[in-house]
This record gives sequence, structure tokens and C-alpha cells, in this order.
Amino acid sequence: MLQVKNLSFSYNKTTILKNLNFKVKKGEHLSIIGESGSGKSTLLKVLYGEYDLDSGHILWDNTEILGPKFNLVVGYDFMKYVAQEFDLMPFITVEENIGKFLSNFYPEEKQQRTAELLEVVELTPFSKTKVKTLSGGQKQRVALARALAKQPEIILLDEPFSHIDNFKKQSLRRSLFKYLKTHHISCIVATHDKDDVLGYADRMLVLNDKQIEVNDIPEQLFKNPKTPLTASFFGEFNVINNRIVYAHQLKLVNKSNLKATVKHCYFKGHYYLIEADLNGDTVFFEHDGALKTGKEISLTMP
Ligand SMILES: Nc1ncnc2c1ncn2[C@@H]1O[C@H](COP(=O)(O)OP(=O)(O)OP(=O)(O)O)[C@@H](O)[C@H]1O
Repeated sequence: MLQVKNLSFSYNKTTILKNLNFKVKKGEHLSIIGESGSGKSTLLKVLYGEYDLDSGHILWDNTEILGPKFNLVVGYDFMKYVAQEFDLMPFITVEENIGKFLSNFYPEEKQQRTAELLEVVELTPFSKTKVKTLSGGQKQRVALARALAKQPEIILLDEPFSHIDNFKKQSLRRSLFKYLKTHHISCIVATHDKDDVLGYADRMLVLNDKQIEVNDIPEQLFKNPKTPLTASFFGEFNVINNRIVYAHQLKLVNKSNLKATVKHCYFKGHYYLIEADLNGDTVFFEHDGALKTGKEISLTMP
């Protein structure tokens, strides 16, 4: 289990993380979310031992994770970290990059393991391709496979699918997260994408103003977001009568006390997002058809 106790960290004199406390159990999947600049990447780097803490402790089971002041080489065998900038060897092939950290003593096992990992990241057809000729998304997948090569106990992923197109993202996400769960590998994923969280993460931690705003089960946070920041992660929302109401919860009805005027209509595929004026405030709701600008409407909320 990973235990983070009273962790504080600053770059020079600027505090980025203040007094964080949380745990990640074996095989558990934790998502870290927060606005750009809230310190998600910094937290992953600190957990990896890339920096020294101002104060606090990080423990993986009984091993204390320490920064460069105490370690000549950053990192531990049980933990892998895939940064946003993946640092691969460009002049060798995909399979050589993945196999780089596997023992040459057992060539058959090495080959099997490489083939298994290529499948997890859906790069089997590129096994003999030189990394320098790959696209950004393909390189990101090689970096993921390489981090898994030696079966870590915990993996830290910084926006793991940021370079991967939507077409591939869905299946890669399923394949990778399924692999981590089956092999009881704990993972901490910094992300901006709710699809990386819903359906996969056991817990979701929201970073705000250097601290943990909330750490809970994603379903709870989705159903009952306590703050606009949490709600905004899941989608378009409104604050009406001091309540957070998602756009999909606000419905058009024949008659109600919530009278609004349509301002704009956005085509969103299987629905339209309607922007309306409600007593001088802008509200958004989802509707299955387009509505004309200027139309007077009535709305209801749960
Ligand atoms: N090496 C560094 N030295 C000094 N300040 C840094 C360094 N790296 C990041 N910062 C600052 O720390 C803060 C947190 O940055 P960080 O990259 O951790 O945020 P983030 O939540 O991961 O953002 P994003 O979602 O945009 O990736 C930012 O204000 C950033 O400018």
C-alpha cells in the first residue's frame, strides 16, 4: 500500500502541495484531477522520488520513498512512472525499447513478455519499427509498454492517453486498465479526461489550491459534486438557487417557475446543448432537438 502522510512540496520558495494525506491500496486505481497548474504532474514526480519533500513521508509498504538528497539514482524497482514527455531510444525498434529492461538470459520469456506487452498497447504490427519514425501517440504507447515490462507493483501515469486519437483511445484504455487490475498493479493517473476516471478509477482525488479538495469514489462525486470544480470535471453544469445542476438534469417542460429564453443551440451529436438566459444568468441544458433563439421556455430541475 502507498501511504502519503502530511506531504508538502515547494519549487524554490513556491508551495505547490500542502499537507496532503492519502492512501492507495494494492491493485487500486486512483485518479488525480485538478485544473491545469494545480500540481498533478508535480505530485506524481514527488511520489516517484524525483524531488525532495519540504516535509512529510511517502511509503510503499515499509519502504520510504526518498528524493535525490538521499538517493543517487531516482526511482525504485517496484514503481514506474510514465511522464508526459516520454524518454525513449529513437534509433532502436519498438520491441527493442520494450525489451531493453528485460533479461537476455531467458530469450524465450523475453520474447513472450514483449509480445504480450505489444498486445496490451496494441502495437504488435509495429514491433520492428524504429521508434523515431513513430507518431506521438505510438511513442506514448511504447512508453507505457516499457513501464510495464518489469511488472511494477505501482505505476504512475501522467495523462497516459493525451497523444492518442479518440479512435484508439477507448480500446487502449480498456486494455491497459484491465491489464493493471488483473495483475494487481496499483496505479495513479493524472488526467483531464472524465472517461479515464468513470468506469475505471476506484477513487478520485481533486487537487485545488495546493490541497486535496476531495478524495472519494467517482460515482459518489459524479452524483453529488460538492463544488463547481468537481462538477466541471464531469461536464457542463449550472448553479441554480445555490445548487449544482448538470446540463443533463435540467429539462424542458410545458410550465414551471423557471422561465428562460433560448440564446444559442449547439449540436452535440445525439443531443443539443442549449444556452439560455434565466433571470439574467446563463444556463445550459441538454435537449434532443434544436430550439430557436429567442424562444421562451420553462425548465425543471430535480
Ligand atoms: N520544474 C519546475 N520549477 C518551478 N516550477 C514548476 C516546475 N514544474 C512545474 N512548476 C509549477 O508548478 C505548478 C504545478 O505544475 P504541474 O505541472 O504540476 O501542474 P499540472 O496540474 O500537472 O498541470 P497540467 O494539467 O497543465 O499538466 C505550476 O504553477 C507550474 O508552473
